[in-house]
Amino acid sequence: MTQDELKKAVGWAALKYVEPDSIVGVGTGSTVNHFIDALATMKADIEGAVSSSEASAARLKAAGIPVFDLNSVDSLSVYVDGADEINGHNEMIKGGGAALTREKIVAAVAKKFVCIVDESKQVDILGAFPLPVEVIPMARSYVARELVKLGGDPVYREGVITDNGNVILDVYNLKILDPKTLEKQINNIVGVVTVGLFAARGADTVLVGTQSGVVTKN
Ligand SMILES: O=C[C@H](O)[C@H](O)[C@H](O)COP(=O)(O)O
Repeated sequence: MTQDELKKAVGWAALKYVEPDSIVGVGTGSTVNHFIDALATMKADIEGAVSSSEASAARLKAAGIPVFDLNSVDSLSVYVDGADEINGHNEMIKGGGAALTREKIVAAVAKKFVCIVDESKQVDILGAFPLPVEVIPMARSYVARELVKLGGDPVYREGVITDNGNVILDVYNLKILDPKTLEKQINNIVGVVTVGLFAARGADTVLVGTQSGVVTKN
């Protein structure tokens, strides 16, 4: 199977976590796009969705699924999203598509976070994928200097403005042995909006697309 076929398999497998009559938290990316396609087949059975990006909101609406503002929703039973890397503790690097802040917010509201990945995303130690950090534009150089002090090599993602009007620094050459501590350290830098380390709130369930089928990890 190709990588995209593995993504499709987990996107469709995630449907079983969708509760009838609920509002579903929906992430961002090429894997989630398959989930949205799958969700469209049961749109009559759900109330709608809350989206973590303008891109996913547009795809949901095009599929005929109502999209709600998170502020109008008290709780979400499930949030389904992909990841750029995931370790054996269900901690993740996310934000390759620059949607990390809204993703972290929607994930925080949801009772259950179901992460859907193809097997290439699994790692022992996070950090080979450059860690995205969303930053207030005027703080970019300052935050970059602070990230160097933490041992990383930040690179400005040129030409990218997030849905929140901010910029992204991608931090290279980190070997993240203690994700929870690094998440706190980076979040504490003034000017950082969100770091794409999802460790304090990791995934509750991971669906991994492998050549021998979808593997579920809790
Ligand atoms: O900002 C983007 C998100 O964190 C995505 O979930 C992540 O980049 C994975 O995307 P994909 O499913 O396209 O590999």
